[in-house]
Amino acid sequence: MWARELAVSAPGKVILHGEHAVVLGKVALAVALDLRTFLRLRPGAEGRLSVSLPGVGVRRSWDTPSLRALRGRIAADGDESKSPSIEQLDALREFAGIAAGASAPDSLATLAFLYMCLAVSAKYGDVPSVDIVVWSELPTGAGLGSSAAYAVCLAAALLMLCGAISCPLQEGQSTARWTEEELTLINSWAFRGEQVIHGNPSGVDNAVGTWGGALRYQAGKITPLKRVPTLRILLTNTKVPRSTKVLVAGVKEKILKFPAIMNPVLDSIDAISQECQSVLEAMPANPSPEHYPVLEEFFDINQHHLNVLGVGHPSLDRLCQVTASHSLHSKLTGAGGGGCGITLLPPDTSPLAVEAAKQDLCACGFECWETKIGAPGVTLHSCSSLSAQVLHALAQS
Ligand SMILES: Nc1ncnc2c1ncn2[C@@H]1O[C@H](COP(=O)(O)OP(=O)(O)OP(=O)(O)O)[C@@H](O)[C@H]1O
Ligand SMILES: C[C@@](O)(CCO)CC(=O)[O-]
Ligand SMILES: [Mg+2]
Repeated sequence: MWARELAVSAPGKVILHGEHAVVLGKVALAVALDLRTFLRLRPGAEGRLSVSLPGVGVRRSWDTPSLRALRGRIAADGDESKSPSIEQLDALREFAGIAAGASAPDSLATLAFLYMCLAVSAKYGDVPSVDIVVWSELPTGAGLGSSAAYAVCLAAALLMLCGAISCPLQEGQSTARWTEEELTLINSWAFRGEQVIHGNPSGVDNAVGTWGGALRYQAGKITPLKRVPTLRILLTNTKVPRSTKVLVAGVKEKILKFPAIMNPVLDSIDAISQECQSVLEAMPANPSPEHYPVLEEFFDINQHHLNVLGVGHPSLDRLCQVTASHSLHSKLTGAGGGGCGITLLPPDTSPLAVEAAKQDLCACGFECWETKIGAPGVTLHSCSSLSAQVLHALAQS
């Protein structure tokens, strides 16, 4: 394997319904996006592990003997199924020179990297000397699952390097995928990476990053949707930065404060996810306009619920108002508090109306683009098969 350069990629995601409620055991419906994170593996200088994360401004290199010494401390109090402990993360922060409580993207990304390297190698054996670069088409911290795509790529690459999963790419092949069993292992390690970044993730984002497609997620149970119609979706990034960890903690606080008021809202979100699943699975592959009003109503109701949970933002209100002025329906997606919103584009929407909506959204300082949903999950690539744009971005890092 070390004769060649390899790359691992994983998709971002859009949550159609169920964000936040899913953290509390309710149903979420999520789909993989055609925007991906790429991780390139190259043999590194002997005895060194190097990582470059241009999206968050990290370039670090460590020697393997000192990582091995640290690994003893990471492995000491952890069995495989345990979440990262405070003591383990403190030891990693001290080693990497990250201040206690630092939550900037570069600190969290470095911490997740070190945690996964050491925890995976404590269980499966040394990570060989390697140069790792991670580059993403996804905006960081905007609700499209950038943290999960990063964690899934890291999990797959590290497990493969340690020999815990195979290298499924045969000579001459451009892409390959892992077996279901291997995907289950990748997903479970990616979840631990998400725990370092998020604190208390539900696991829906790493499940979509691992399996791709469209799925229903509830309390760790992953069920691919039987049928997903072709939906046209406009994705808008308000560019308002936010942290999933902080938003998830805020919802928890609100539920603890007003359980009798908030629990019915979570139940209603759960019902929306379930109803939406039934509607989607009953729709023809290419739905006609009369199928859309119910999906649009679900968007409107859920957007109100998410505001009640306290994860709205004036930028997201603006997004919804602007699209409503073009008779289009939107909701936030992901953790909210800024970040991205999604807008349904029924097939009878005229190209002029879509163009006008996009122009008005851009005039608010937002960025928007149409997207395809249902992309493949984590994938192994030969580097020579990557697009020129991805190769260029990786080479610059
Ligand atoms: N390309 C990347 N390289 C390194 N780290 C990344 C990258 N993308 C995301 N991250 C890590 O993930 C964090 C952002 O995660 P966060 O969960 O807040 O947002 P998100 O995953 O984009 O949105 P959501 O969880 O709502 O879908 C960053 O602070 C960084 O630590
Ligand atoms: C807000 C949330 O529900 C989705 C973030 O994409 C958090 C999670 O499920 O871990
Ligand atoms: Mg995230």
